[in-house]
Amino acid sequence: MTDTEPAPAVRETAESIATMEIRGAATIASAAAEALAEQAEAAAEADATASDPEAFRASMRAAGRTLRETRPTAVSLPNALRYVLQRMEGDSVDRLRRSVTDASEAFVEQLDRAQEDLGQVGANRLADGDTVMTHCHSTDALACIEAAVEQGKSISAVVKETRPRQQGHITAEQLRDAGVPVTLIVDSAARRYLDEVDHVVVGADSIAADGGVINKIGTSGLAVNARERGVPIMTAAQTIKLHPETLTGHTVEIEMRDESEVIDSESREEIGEIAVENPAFDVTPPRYMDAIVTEHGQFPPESIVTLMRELFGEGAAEPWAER
Ligand SMILES: O=C(COP(=O)(O)O)[C@H](O)[C@H](O)COP(=O)(O)O
Repeated sequence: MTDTEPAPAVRETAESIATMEIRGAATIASAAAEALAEQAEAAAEADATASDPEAFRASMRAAGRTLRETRPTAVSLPNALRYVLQRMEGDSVDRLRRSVTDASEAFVEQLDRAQEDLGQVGANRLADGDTVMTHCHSTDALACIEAAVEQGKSISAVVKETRPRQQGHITAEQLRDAGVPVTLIVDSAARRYLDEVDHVVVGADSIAADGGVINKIGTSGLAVNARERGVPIMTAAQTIKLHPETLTGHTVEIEMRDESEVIDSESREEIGEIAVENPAFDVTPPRYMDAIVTEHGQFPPESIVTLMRELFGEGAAEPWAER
C-alpha cells in the first residue's frame, strides 16, 4: 500500500458495491463507513503512512474517493464518507486512526437507531388488517412493516419482483420470515393489484430539496398508479438519504447499468442493432408522494427542504475535500 493506495479491504468493499453484492442505500452507507475504519487500521500499520499524519490523511481521502466512485445515485454513500472523514482529527497517526474508527462506529450505530425510529413512525401509518405493496428491497421500508407487525397489527404484502435484478425476492423472503403473508407479482401487474392494497411503501436512494424521491426504477410509475387508484404511498428514508447538493441546484445522477442485466448474450445477438438501456433509478415528483417518513417524523415531501437545511446548512463539501 502506498500513501494514496487504498487498503485491500477498501478495494474489496468498493468492488462489492459496484457489483451489487452490497446493495441498498443504507447497507452501502454502513459498508462504506466500515471500510474507512479498515483503511485507518491498515494505514496505521503501513510503512508509508504509520508515522506520517499527512500521508495518513491522504490515504483516507483516497479510500473515500475509491468508495465514492462505485455507484452514483445513493447519496447515503457520500454522506457516510463525509460523516467519517469530517470527524478525522488529531496530530498523530494514532489519534487520527482512533478518530476515524470511533466515527465509523458512531455512524453505523446512528444508522441502526434511525432505522428503528423511522420504523415506528412508518408503522403508525399502517392499520391492523392492511395490505401493503412494496417495490425493490428497502431496509427502511421493511422496518416500517416489521414494526407494524411487532405492534400486533396483521399486515399482508403484495411484493413487486422488480426487474431486472429481482430485489423483490429478497423483500418477499424477509417479509415471509417476519410472519407476513406475501404475494409476489410481476411489475406490470402492479396496477391491477393496487385495488387490493391499502398502502404502498418504498425506500429511497436520494431525496432532493424539492421533495423528489429517487428510488429504484419503476417507483415513479407505481406512485402515479397509486395516486390514480387512491392508494397512499410513503417513502421510508433515514435522513442520510437527503441529498445536500440539491440545495444548491445540483441534480441527482441516475445510474445507467449494463445491458447484460436486461438481456442475455444469446438474445442480444438475435436482436442485433436494437438499443437496450438499463436505468437503475427514477425520480418520483413530490406531488405523487404522500409522505416521507424519517427518524425525525413524517414530512410532506414539499417541506423536506426545511429538515435538509437544519441538518446540512446550505450545502456540503465533497467528503474528501481538504479542510
Ligand atoms: O432502490 C433501492 C435499492 O436499489 P439497488 O438494489 O440498486 O441498490 C432501495 O429502495 C433503496 O436503496 C433504499 O434501500 P434501504 O432502505 O435499504 O436503504
